[in-house]
Amino acid sequence: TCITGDGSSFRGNISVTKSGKTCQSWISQTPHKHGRTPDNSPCKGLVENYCRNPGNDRAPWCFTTDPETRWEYCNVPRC
Ligand SMILES: O=S(=O)(Nc1cnn(C2CCNCC2)c1)c1cc(Cl)ccc1F
Repeated sequence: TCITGDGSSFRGNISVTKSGKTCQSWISQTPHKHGRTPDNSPCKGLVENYCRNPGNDRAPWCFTTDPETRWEYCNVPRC
């Protein structure tokens, strides 16, 4: 699917960042420890390792599985 605005409502299955890195699962704390979990962010679609915008950022993003890159935006198509 595609996004409008900041993509807060995006619930698609894209799990790769704009630079081609694989997203880290939202329930995982490795390689990146973080506080943005499904438990503390209900109703934000933090499922698997899909790109999401749970915090009113400018676009969907994810933590990446690259230890050197904490998070990155994702290329979600605009409607
Ligand atoms: O562990 S985190 O949840 N990591 C995090 C959360 N959002 N982000 C960025 C996502 C993309 N936009 C900027 C914030 C990083 C986190 C939360 C807070 Cl309040 C402060 C530092 C921090 F580490």
